[in-house]
Amino acid sequence: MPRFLAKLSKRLTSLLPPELELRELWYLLSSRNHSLLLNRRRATMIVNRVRLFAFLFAVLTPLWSVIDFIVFDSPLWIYLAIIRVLASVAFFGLFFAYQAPGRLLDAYRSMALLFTVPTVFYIASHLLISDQSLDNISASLATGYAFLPFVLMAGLALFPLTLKENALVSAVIIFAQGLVGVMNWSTLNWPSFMGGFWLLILISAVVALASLSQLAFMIALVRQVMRDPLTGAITRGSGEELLGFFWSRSSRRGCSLSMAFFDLDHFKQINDNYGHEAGDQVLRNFAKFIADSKRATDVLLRWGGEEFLLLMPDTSLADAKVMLKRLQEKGFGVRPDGNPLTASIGLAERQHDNLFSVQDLLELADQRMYEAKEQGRNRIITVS
Ligand SMILES: Nc1nc2c(ncn2[C@@H]2O[C@H](COP(=O)(O)OP(=O)(O)OP(=O)(O)O)[C@@H](O)[C@H]2O)c(=O)[nH]1
Repeated sequence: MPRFLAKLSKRLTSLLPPELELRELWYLLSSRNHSLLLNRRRATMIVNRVRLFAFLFAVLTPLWSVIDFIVFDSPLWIYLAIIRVLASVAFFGLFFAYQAPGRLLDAYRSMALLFTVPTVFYIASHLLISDQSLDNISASLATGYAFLPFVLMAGLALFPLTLKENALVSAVIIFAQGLVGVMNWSTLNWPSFMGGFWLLILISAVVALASLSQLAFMIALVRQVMRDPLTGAITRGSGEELLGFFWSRSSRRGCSLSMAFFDLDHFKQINDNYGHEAGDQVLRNFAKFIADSKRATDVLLRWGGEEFLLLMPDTSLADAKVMLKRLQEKGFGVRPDGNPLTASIGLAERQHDNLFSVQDLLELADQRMYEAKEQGRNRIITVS
């Protein structure tokens, strides 16, 4: 690469948020590889912001009827008041009806509805106003109708969106603005319209940056909350959320969900004899070994100090046992004294054990792990 280009790319890279790891930069472009927890957090945030936005618009939209009443003759201001009330009802509907669902698809739908209401309102109001004389059109510009697409575009900055999502919504707003221009072809002041159009595009670029930087912070925060800094396994808090999700999905679909409860054997001795740092290294190696051996859909949680859970969705008890036996034969790592690291493992499965709640699954796997300890450690227990 020529020196100038290399320097330019270095300068550009230095603009990127320092909270992000390099591999996470792709997450800013599209949500395809986002983690389940990131999707859930983002969906909740998007829906809550939609509701906030909807509430503001629901209150403010009918208030403008006072200005319409002063500026426009009857029946125009009456028609405008009617569509304002309709828009306000739709906004209140969005505010009350939508709950934060944790599903990205629902969040997209709520955003689409939020932006559809003012877009339809904008087009309808322009259809009404374009029937009036040119003087009234100028008056309408003064009363703020022409600013609606700008308000919508600016509102996008409230949402933590990927570049792809941002481009899609911006394109719809820009398209609506263009459509209004085409509809008013004969009467429009084109230089002023084109100036406004260009401004809208500039705002969309600034908004995309604001939106992306929100997403970048969110990715960094979710990573921090989700990952145990020592082992890279999922933390207990986030793990409980994931566990709830896996449980309801497996109950809904009638498929299996296995859980292995690992407790490393005589771990305290490692700390006592070789120091805390040596203990930390053993924990790191253990987590890496499991992470490298498990399926992509399995999730490793650090439940406590030297306790780990492996969640295995769509895995029967028999299959999970085969997998755990294979891991056990390979060995979970080496202790600082050169002896193999062993673990006591309790295994339970939702359907096989006829369980009714996440708590039951956790308790049974935990109980079986204790049985493994009592029976002499370094074993997998699957029946109580
Ligand atoms: N190095 C290190 N040690 C930890 C960490 N978290 C917990 N521990 C230690 O893990 C040890 C757990 O000890 P115990 O619960 O007695 O378990 P154990 O020695 O493995 O005994 P058994 O489970 O009965 O085989 C304690 O000494 C904790 O201080 C950590 O993050 N790093």
